[in-house]
Amino acid sequence: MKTYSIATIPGDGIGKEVVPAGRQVLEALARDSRTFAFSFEDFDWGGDYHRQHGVMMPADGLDLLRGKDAILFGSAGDPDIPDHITLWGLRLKICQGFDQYANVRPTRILPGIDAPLKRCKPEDLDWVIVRENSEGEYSGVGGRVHQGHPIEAACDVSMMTRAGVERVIRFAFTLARSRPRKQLTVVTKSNAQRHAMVMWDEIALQVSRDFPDVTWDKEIVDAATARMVNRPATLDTIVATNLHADILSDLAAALAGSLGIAPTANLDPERRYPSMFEPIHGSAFDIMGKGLANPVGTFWSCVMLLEHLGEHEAARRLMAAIEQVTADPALHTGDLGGQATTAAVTRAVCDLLAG
Ligand SMILES: NC(=O)c1ccc[n+]([C@@H]2O[C@H](COP(=O)([O-])OP(=O)(O)OC[C@H]3O[C@@H](n4cnc5c(N)ncnc54)[C@H](O)[C@@H]3O)[C@@H](O)[C@H]2O)c1
Ligand SMILES: O=C(O)[C@H](O)[C@@H](O)C(=O)O
Ligand SMILES: [K+]
Ligand SMILES: [Mn+2]
Repeated sequence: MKTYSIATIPGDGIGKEVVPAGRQVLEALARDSRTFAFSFEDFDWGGDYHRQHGVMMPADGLDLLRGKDAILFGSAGDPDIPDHITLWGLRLKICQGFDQYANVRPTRILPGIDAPLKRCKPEDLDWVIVRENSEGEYSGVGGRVHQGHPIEAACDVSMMTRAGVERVIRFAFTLARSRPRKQLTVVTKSNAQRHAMVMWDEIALQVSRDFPDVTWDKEIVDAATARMVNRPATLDTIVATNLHADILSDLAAALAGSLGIAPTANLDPERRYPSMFEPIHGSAFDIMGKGLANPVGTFWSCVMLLEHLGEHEAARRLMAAIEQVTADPALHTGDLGGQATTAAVTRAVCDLLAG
C-alpha cells in the first residue's frame, strides 16, 4: 500500500472552503482503495498568517513542502492586504520556488452545464491551455523611483529566457501530441512586443521541427480571444505566456460555464520538486465564508493531482463522479444558476465514490 503525503494550503477566501472539500473527496477515494492512502498535512498560510507574522508563509516554508508528493492549494488574496503582497508572498513563492514552469489548464463543457455560447456544442470546446509559469510578465523585475513625486516612474519588465521559453513550448508540443487531434496553437504578440515575443515565435518554429506529427499555428493574443468565442472548435492545445494565458484561461473557463469549475496543475515536469494543484479562481471576496463556492474546480484539480501521482483509475473514477454531479441541476451552485451549497456538492461526489 502506497501512502502519498499531500500538503493542503487553503490560503484565503473560498480557498478555505474548497480545499477541505477537495480533501474530503480524496479521502473518500482512498477509503476503499487497497493500493493507496493519503497522509495530509495542512498549512495555515495566507492572509490570517500575514496578520500574525507579517508574511504570507514562513521563511522555511518551501522546505516544509519539499518532501511532499503533491500540494493542493486554494487561493492567495485577502480583502485587507494588497493583492501583489498576497500573490507574491504565497502562490508565486511556491510556483517559482519549485520551478513549476508548466501551468496546465484543461477546459471542457461538463455534462449539464449551460455554457453561454449559443453556437458552441460541448464537443466544440475541448481545450488545454499551457501557461508559462516561471517568468515573462511575472518575472518580478522592475521597480519604482521618485515615489510620491510628480516625476514618479515605474516599470515591470517581462523577462524571457531561451531555456524558459523552449521548455514550455516543448512541453506544449508534447502534450498536443498526446491528444487525439495533435494540434497546437502558439499565442503571441510579436507584432507589438518586438524583442522577447519575436524570440518566442522563433523558438516555437525551432521546436516544431521535432514534432512533425503535430499540426500547429500561431495566433496573436487579441485575435485568439475572438477565435475562442467565434470558432472554438478550431482550437485544441494552446500555449501562451504567463500573463496572456492567465487571461485566456479565465475567458476559457467562463465560456465553459463558470470560473468555479476550471482546474489547474502547476507542474514541475522533471519532478525535482512537488507540483501544485488548484482551482483557477481566486478568493471570491463576494461569496467567501457563506458556503456557496463551487468546489468542482478543486475536485477537477484533484483529478489532475491523481493523474500526476500515476493513480489513473482513481482519477477516472473521480472525474466520472464530478460529471455525474454536474449533470444534475439540483447540484449546481450559484455560479451555475443553482442553489446548491459547497457541502451538498461535496457530499454528492463523496456518496458516488462510496457507492
Ligand atoms: N491562484 C490564486 O491564488 C488566485 C487566482 C485568482 C485571483 N486571486 C486573488 O483572489 C482575489 C479575488 O480576485 P478576483 O475577484 O479577480 O477573482 P476570483 O476568481 O476570486 O472571483 C471572480 C468572480 O468569480 C466568482 N467565483 C470564483 N470562483 C468561484 C467558485 N468556486 N464558485 C462560485 N463563484 C466563483 C467570484 O464570486 C467572483 O464573482 C484577489 O486577491 C486576487 O489576487 C488569486
Ligand atoms: O495573476 C494572478 O493573480 C494569478 O496568476 C491568478 O490569477 C491565477 O490564475 O493563478
Ligand atoms: K487558485
Ligand atoms: Mn488567473
